[in-house]
This record gives sequence, C-alpha cells and structure tokens, in this order.
Amino acid sequence: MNQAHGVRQQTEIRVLLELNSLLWLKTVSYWVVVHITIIASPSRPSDSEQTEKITPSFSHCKNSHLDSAAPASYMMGSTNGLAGAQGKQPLFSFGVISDVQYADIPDGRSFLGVPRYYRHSIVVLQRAVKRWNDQKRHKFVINFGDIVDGFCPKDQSLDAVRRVVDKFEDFNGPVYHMIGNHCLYNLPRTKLLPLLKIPSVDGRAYYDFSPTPEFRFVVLDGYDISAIGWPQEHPNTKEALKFLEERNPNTDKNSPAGLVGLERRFLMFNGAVGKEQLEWLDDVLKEATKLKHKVVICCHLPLDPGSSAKEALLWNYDEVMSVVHRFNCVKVCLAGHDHKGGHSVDSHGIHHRVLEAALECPPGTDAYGYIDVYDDKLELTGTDRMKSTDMLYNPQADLQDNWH
Ligand SMILES: Nc1ccn([C@@H]2O[C@H](COP(=O)(O)O)[C@@H](O)[C@H]2O)c(=O)n1
Ligand SMILES: O=P(O)(O)OC[C@H](O)CO
Repeated sequence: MNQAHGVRQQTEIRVLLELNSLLWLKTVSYWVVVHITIIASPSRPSDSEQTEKITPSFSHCKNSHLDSAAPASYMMGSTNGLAGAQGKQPLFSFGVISDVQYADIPDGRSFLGVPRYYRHSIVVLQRAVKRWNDQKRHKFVINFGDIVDGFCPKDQSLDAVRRVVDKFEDFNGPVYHMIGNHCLYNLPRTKLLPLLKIPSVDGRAYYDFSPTPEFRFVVLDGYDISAIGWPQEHPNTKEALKFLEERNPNTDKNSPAGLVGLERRFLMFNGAVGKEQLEWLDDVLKEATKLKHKVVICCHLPLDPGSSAKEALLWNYDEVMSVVHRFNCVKVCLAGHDHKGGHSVDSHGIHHRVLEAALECPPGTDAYGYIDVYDDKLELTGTDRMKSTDMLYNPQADLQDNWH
C-alpha cells in the first residue's frame, strides 16, 4: 500500500515537473513568436513595446449565419511572412472594416491635417463587400463603427446611414455593427440602433454572440457614458459632462490642450463603459470561462494605450481591462476610431488591434480585411492600407484555464 502510494507520488511529481517544463517551453516559444510578430508587423512606433448561441434578441441579419457558406475555395493569406506556417485550415473567418465615415461632401482633412475622402469611403466598403462575397468563406462581417461622418449635412443623415447600411447588407451573411461618435453626431440612439439592427434595451448598444461552439464575440458600447447621442437630460449625458468637467479644464472639451499623458483621452469625442455594462461584461466572461469559450472583444474605442494614440482611448479602458484580466478567456481586443491603426500585446498576453480607417484611403486604395480564426491564433489579412497581423494567444492563459 505504502509502496504503491510512493510510486504514485513519484509519478505525480514527474507529471508536475513535465507540466512545468511544458509550460515554461510554451511560454518561452510564445513570447519569442509574439516578439517576432511585433517586430515583423507594422505596429505603431509607440507599441510597448459554441453551441450555436446567438443573443436571443439578435435576429438582425438578412441571412442567418447558420446557413452562411462553408469554407469552399480556401486561400491562405499572406501575413507578415508568418501566415499559414502551420498549414492548417481556419475554424472560421470573418470580414472587418472600420471608420467608413461616408458623407456626400468634398474631400477634407482631420483636425491634425490628415486627408479624408468622404465620398470614396463608400466605394472602399463596396469593394470590401464584393471581395468578402467572392471569397465565399466568411461567416460574418464586423463593422467597427463611424459609418457616417459628422460633417454630413444633418438633413441627409438618415439617407446616408441607410445608404451605408444597404451596402453592408449586400454581404451574403450577417453583419454586426457597433456605434461610434460620428454615428451619434448624425442620429440619436433611438433612430440609429434599429437601422444598425443592434439589439437594445433602453438605448444600450452592447451585446454578445457565439458563432461557433468554441468562440464568443463581445461587442462593447464605448459611448454608454457619453456627452453625445443621449438626450440632453439623460442621466448618462449628465454623468459624462460631470466626468469631463472634472478632468478636462478646456472650454472646448474636444481639446486635449494642457492634458498630460493618458489624461489626453478625456475628450468629448470619447466615452466610457458604464457600471451596468461592466457588470454585464463580468457575467459574460464568467459564462464564457465555464463554457471554455475563447473571447474576442470588439469596441469602437481602443482599450490599450500601446495600440493607439492616447487621445483615442476609452475613458475607462483601465476598468474594462481589469475586468478582462480577471479571466483567461479573452484572446484579442479589436477596435477602430484611431484612423492610422495600431497593434500591441498587453501585460496578460492579450492582443489589441486597432483597424485602419476606410475614410483615409486615397481614391483607388483600400482598407478592409478578414480574420482567420484558429484554436491558437487570429490571423488578420489586410488589404492595402490595412496591415496584416498574426495574433497568437498566450498559451499560459490556456494552461491556467485547464487547471481551474
Ligand atoms: N489633437 C486634437 C484632435 C482633435 N481635436 C478636436 O476634435 C475635433 C474632431 O477631431 P477630428 O480628428 O475628427 O478632426 C476637432 O475639430 C478639434 O476640435 C483637438 O482639439 N485636438
Ligand atoms: O473618428 P474621429 O474623426 O472622431 O477621429 C478620432 C481621432 O482619430 C482619435 O484620435
């Protein structure tokens, strides 16, 4: 009996040692690959460095994703020389585009002088939809917000939003939208959310969906607490104005003048995730952990300072990330808003990829892409101005999941 116990103990110690060395090896190889990916991928210079479950109210798709085309003519994309290294088929793939900011107005420039092509951006979207349809393998498309520009004449807002939504609806599958500041400059939430077919209670615009038994997508509402989009007297408007008043001394609350470092995010064109939404996020991630879902978080506003300009960050990105970091299920966070795009890997090995804007494509150029989803990585294949990026999950997180 004692001898048997001793043998079992020795075996257990050996198994533990082997697990430890496996963890060590996986961790080292992960960081080597991540490091190579960051060096190889065109990151910003500032980079630091399923059950077929759909939210029940989520019936916004012209064509249900249940019958979307299975991967047929699979073509492996080229991503920074690392693409397809494993030669594996993706589990599924989806199209991505951000900041179309269409308006039927002459070309212009951002506050910082970057050219903006308001009429051409819808052509970029049109080309994206055609390409996604031709590829016949994308389960759905995600639009990262700001479909119409704030300079769109207000009497044309409704038509402009409808025009862009119609272009998205030419995609042969579901399209998941999220709201951005420019959407809210044009239309109040009451009008916007039904047009974007965002399931909503009381004007809230956050939701989740699970396209396969292994994955869950969480779409955050970054303008939950915001001075734009809610009625003037709404408690969320008041909370946002008070928040800004306490943190930004400028008369023009869109001006970061005098704000230092990360304080520069306290601008009117940004917003925050409110308390209720944070609690909802916590519940969703708990459930995802239980179901062993890998999670992708999508938000118009970036969630990591390494991936974007400080002026573009979600006001309470730190609160959101401290909820996310309590779990190991979130693998990648995707965003828009900061038009030049960016990529970082945070302290927990989560990738943050900010997508390049369709609005800033000179005529004849594009910015859209598709993401191949694997069990160990997301691989973004971008077109033209949208850079390609390999995003390997942190294997240490997976091992921790197994131990829980
Ligand atoms: N560094 C900045 C950026 C922007 N602003 C203000 O925000 C408005 C919107 O900016 P766009 O990038 O959409 O052009 C702009 O009109 C400025 O009021 C700023 O002050 N400083
Ligand atoms: O989308 P816009 O026009 O509000 O611009 C956002 C800025 O790029 C954030 O730095």
